[in-house]
Amino acid sequence: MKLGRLNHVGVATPSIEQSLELYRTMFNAEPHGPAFDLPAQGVRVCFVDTPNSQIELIEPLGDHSPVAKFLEKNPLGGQHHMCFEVPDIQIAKAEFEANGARVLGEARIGAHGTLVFFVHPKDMGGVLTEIMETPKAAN
Ligand SMILES: CC[C@@H](C(=O)O)C(=O)SCCNC(=O)CCNC(=O)[C@H](O)C(C)(C)COP(=O)(O)OP(=O)(O)OC[C@H]1O[C@@H](n2cnc3c(N)ncnc32)[C@H](O)[C@@H]1OP(=O)(O)O
Ligand SMILES: [Co+2]
Repeated sequence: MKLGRLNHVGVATPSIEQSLELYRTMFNAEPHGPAFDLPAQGVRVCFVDTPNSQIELIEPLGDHSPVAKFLEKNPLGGQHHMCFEVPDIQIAKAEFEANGARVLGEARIGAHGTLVFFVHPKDMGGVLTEIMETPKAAN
């Protein structure tokens, strides 16, 4: 499998609004669009564009958010995951598994509307890694 483009860096935050204020002040940056809820993923999301990628601000949503425990340990928030694109999600999943990495659950629809899965940080040098199928129009 060929490693694709860095789609986004996920940044966990207790407050998307406060984080946006920080990006405005420090970088004169505005959000790509309004924040939105992804209940199936247990997060509220907002993107900030960079010239070559995106920052994905993620705030916990609901009682079982995967970000809640991270924020307990890191109350200010912090870098949570990196997301790389691949051309075919099922081939990528099979290859990670064949290499002995723990894929966390099944592939599911992510914030960009294509399938994503996560690889356990302990099998990726301490980095929670999201793998995302490249949107068809971008191929
Ligand atoms: C917006 C949708 C989507 C998109 O399309 O972009 C998203 O990005 S959603 C993002 C949120 N979703 C997820 O994170 C799903 C995958 N995550 C998980 O399944 C779990 O959070 C986890 C990674 C398996 C962690 O398990 P958990 O039980 O929650 O926490 P622990 O504290 O027990 O963690 C075990 C171990 O791993 C270390 N850890 C946890 N999170 C991270 C992290 N983000 N980066 C690096 N390391 C992490 C944690 O510190 C523990 O290590 P030890 O303390 O050494 O045991
Ligand atoms: Co993400």
